[in-house]
Amino acid sequence: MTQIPSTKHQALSTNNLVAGYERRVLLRNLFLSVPHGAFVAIVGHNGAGKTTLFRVLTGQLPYQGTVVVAGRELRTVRRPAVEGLLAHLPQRNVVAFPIEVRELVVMGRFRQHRSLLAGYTAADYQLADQALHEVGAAHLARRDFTQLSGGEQQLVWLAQLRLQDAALWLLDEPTQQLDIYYRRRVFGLLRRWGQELHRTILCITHDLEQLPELPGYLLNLSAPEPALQPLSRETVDAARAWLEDEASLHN
Ligand SMILES: Nc1ncnc2c1ncn2[C@@H]1O[C@H](COP(=O)(O)OP(=O)(O)OP(=O)(O)O)[C@@H](O)[C@H]1O
Repeated sequence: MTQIPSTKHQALSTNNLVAGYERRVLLRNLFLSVPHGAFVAIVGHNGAGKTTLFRVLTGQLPYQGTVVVAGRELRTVRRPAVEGLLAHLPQRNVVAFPIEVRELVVMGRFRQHRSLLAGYTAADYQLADQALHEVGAAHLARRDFTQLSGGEQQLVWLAQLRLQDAALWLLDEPTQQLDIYYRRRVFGLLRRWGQELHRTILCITHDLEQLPELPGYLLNLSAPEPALQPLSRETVDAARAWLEDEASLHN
């Protein structure tokens, strides 16, 4: 019988995780042990399987091996986000109807209101305004979300995430469309929110230049045997050198 290591003190652990698509395995025997409150930057080439890992964690893709989130094997959880195990900010998130920014942000409180038909309170809206202020998007509060630029929309989604109470946050390239000022600001916020709100944060990113200053871990999914490494100038530079080398593309 396979021994599964104790996962009590981990926000997330994977044991021999294998996942992918028909005829294409992308995650091979992945062993991860992410402590509570850690920040993990996930890097790798296009198509390396970063989003695929998030599909596994959000219950959208079957897998082999073990995945434990907050002490629960994910296979036994039907909808991890709805049950509050995690919050997920996907790479693309389309809203098909006009909606005021503030109304979209306040929905981050949905889990606290699932049983209440009464809707959100003044205190909820106050939190929404505060979150918009924190991401530097207070001026967008009354705008129609669907008319915002890609970068503005990304800031609004971050404000919504700020209100979610899940202990594990998954962010898929949250700064992809942001300018250089907001990129820096958002990584600073993730650091602060992680510490102040005790969140464990997994963040897929191609913004390697933002990472050396952050405390946490680096996971390079393009490496031959991906594993958590402490974030530092050295580890980020090594990952960059690896990713810039054409030979690593065919790894
Ligand atoms: N439903 C699917 N069926 C078959 N292949 C798929 C499916 N979804 C994704 N893939 C392929 O799996 C590979 C990994 O995709 P994934 O989205 O995980 O990459 P990624 O590391 O997040 O890349 P990027 O940095 O470009 O976002 C890609 O080559 C993609 O074409």
